[in-house]
Amino acid sequence: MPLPSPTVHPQAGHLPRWASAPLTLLEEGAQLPGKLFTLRLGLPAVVGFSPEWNRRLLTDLNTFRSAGSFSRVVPYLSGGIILTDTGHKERRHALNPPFSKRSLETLRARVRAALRAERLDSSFDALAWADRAVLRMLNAAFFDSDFDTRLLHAFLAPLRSPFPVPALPRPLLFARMDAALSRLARTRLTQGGDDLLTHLARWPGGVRETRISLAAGHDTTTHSLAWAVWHLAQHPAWFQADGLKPAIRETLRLYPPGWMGSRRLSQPLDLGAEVLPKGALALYSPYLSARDPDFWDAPDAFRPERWERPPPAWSYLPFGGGERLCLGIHLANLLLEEALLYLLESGSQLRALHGNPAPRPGVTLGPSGPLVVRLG
Ligand code: HEM
Repeated sequence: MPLPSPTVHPQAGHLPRWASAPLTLLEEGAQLPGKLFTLRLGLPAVVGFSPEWNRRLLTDLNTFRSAGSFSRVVPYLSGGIILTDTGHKERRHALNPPFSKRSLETLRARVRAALRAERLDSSFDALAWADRAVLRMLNAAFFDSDFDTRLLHAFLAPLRSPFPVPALPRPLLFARMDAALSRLARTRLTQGGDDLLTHLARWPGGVRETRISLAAGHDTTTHSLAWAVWHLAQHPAWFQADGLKPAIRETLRLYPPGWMGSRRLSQPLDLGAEVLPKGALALYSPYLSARDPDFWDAPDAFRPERWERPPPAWSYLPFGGGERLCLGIHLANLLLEEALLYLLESGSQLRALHGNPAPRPGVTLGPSGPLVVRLG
């Protein structure tokens, strides 16, 4: 018996459904027997969401390769550490130190100051605010707020549009961005500094890694922040200093911005029911894994109290896992915490006014928006 597969168009395969409503397609697949199902996405593809599958895909880097994964079709994410297979460990070893929890503490004060540069209205759209706040905080952390905000915004804006916009080549915009990054990197190398660019500029390809990290970090953090504000506005009991960390974890469980990760098989993969050919796509889904009722009680409910206990192993993967665990995990958590602490300091009552929280999958999963809240 071959692996199960959701309803498919005989000629076009699953591509039309993948393009129009991928979450519905994944959810349909998750209802089929077993925790592995196949899709036809131009290439044969398998999606798994069991802890065993996640562990296998994220730890066997020889079989599950990143080169050729979906990231290659998005120029923003296509390159540098994200698509490196050979020598990945060594490259991460070089990039990791400035992103450690300890090293990032030195940046906390300037992230705080960057947040306070914009006055908060009593009612605001949490999605639009998160977008600006994360841009400012990233500018503070990477560039000590010296980077041209307008260029940063122009560079990142196409990423959150629906496909195919993020996949279109933008050689002029990328060249402008690289030129501005290189200029600032040279200044850091000659005059010193203590922002993230100062560390990254020391390595060959450091400017490109900086550009890729900004793209990997902006929408993911923006969407997490906007979802977190919206959920806190609906569950005000968690809107207090001790409630923020569990609320962030729970938000990332329900709406992991990296809703799906992809790899390519370097060799045929025997799954018992079926042998997948070399070159097939292998997908893992932080979204499905974190909503599997076999591992989570009331999986669709926002319940930060569940974080009093550790999550089931390999079922909670908003930052991926294994050797390719998100480079920016500690930075993202720092930005999310600081932004929510700032809101808490600005008002003790957060209420949802109106909005459209329906998830909108693109390169990252985000709320449709707007998400208008009142803080008083
Ligand atoms: C809440 C915010 C974030 C989320 C949910 C998130 C999620 C993820 C996920 C799921 C992966 C693994 C992808 C895979 O397995 O294919 C990843 C990798 C990565 N992330 Fe993040 N990310 C976030 C913020 C950031 C930030 C702020 C940065 C900035 C440094 C960043 C940089 C990266 C990089 C460079 C990788 C590739 C790592 C590698 O392949 O070795 N991310 N992220």
